[in-house]
Amino acid sequence: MRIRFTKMQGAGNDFVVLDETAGPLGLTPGQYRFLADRHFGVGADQILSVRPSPAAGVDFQYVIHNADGGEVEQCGNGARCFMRFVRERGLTDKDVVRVQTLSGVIAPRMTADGRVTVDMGPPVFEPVRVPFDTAGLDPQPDGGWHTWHLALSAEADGPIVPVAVLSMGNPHAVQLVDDIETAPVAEQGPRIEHHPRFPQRVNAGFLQVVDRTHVRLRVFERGAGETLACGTGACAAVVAGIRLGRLDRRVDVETRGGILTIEWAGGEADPVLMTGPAVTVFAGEIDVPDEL
Ligand SMILES: N[C@@H](CCC[C@H](N)C(=O)O)C(=O)O
Repeated sequence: MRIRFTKMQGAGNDFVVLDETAGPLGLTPGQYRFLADRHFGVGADQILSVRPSPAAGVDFQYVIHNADGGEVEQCGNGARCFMRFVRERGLTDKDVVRVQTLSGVIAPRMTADGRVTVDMGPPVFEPVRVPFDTAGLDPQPDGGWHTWHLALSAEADGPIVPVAVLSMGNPHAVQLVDDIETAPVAEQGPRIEHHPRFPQRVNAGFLQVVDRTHVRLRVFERGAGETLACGTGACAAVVAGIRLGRLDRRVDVETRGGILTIEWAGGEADPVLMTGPAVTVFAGEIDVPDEL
């Protein structure tokens, strides 16, 4: 099957974007993995599908697959690229669109300076909704909120990391580190991602607080490995930092691929706002093997 695609990136988190407004292409997990493959396919951290509105009051449906082929609930950097894609292709002329995702409706908006701001909705803190299994664990009070002490191995003297756990529609475990450059992202990331207390796996964030309005962040993403930036990871890290008393309500997040600005007023029903770049890199066609 030959398909048309657009390659996009938001702060270096890169995407293959598919226009499925005329109908779903019906790709298999193996075909998503092929598109994401950097040697045999196009190469991407996620594959984003733009589908028609599934309901009154929303403009589009936004379907997200990780590089490992699994469908996921949310993708923040992708949401900004989604907005630029539907505008550049003339699928809408609205400045704000309402987009249905697996975890609810989000609202990306074009800004005057060419970046995109996304209302990502409110964070979710109840462990059961992350989902995060807390059986037998006690929350450890920290700065007005709490962390959870996660054992990374079954051995009694194995590493234990304190993580803040929340959902931005997708699951995140965020730990504070002294220096992002030496943070054990490659070593701990996969162990946190697959930790048995996260039945749907988890995105592992490593957060260095520079000052109350500036942080540095690396994220080992579920289903994709470490990426140059993770939008929902930035939202989760700032929300965690605010609740732990370390951050103000508007924070610049420095990632390896660029700067994202995250705002959260601090109430449980307050939405998280994420602002950052969204760039079209190139467009093309590719033959996708049928048998994958
Ligand atoms: N890169 C994304 C997040 C993509 C999904 C994530 N890997 C998951 O499995 O939840 C972002 O910018 O938010």
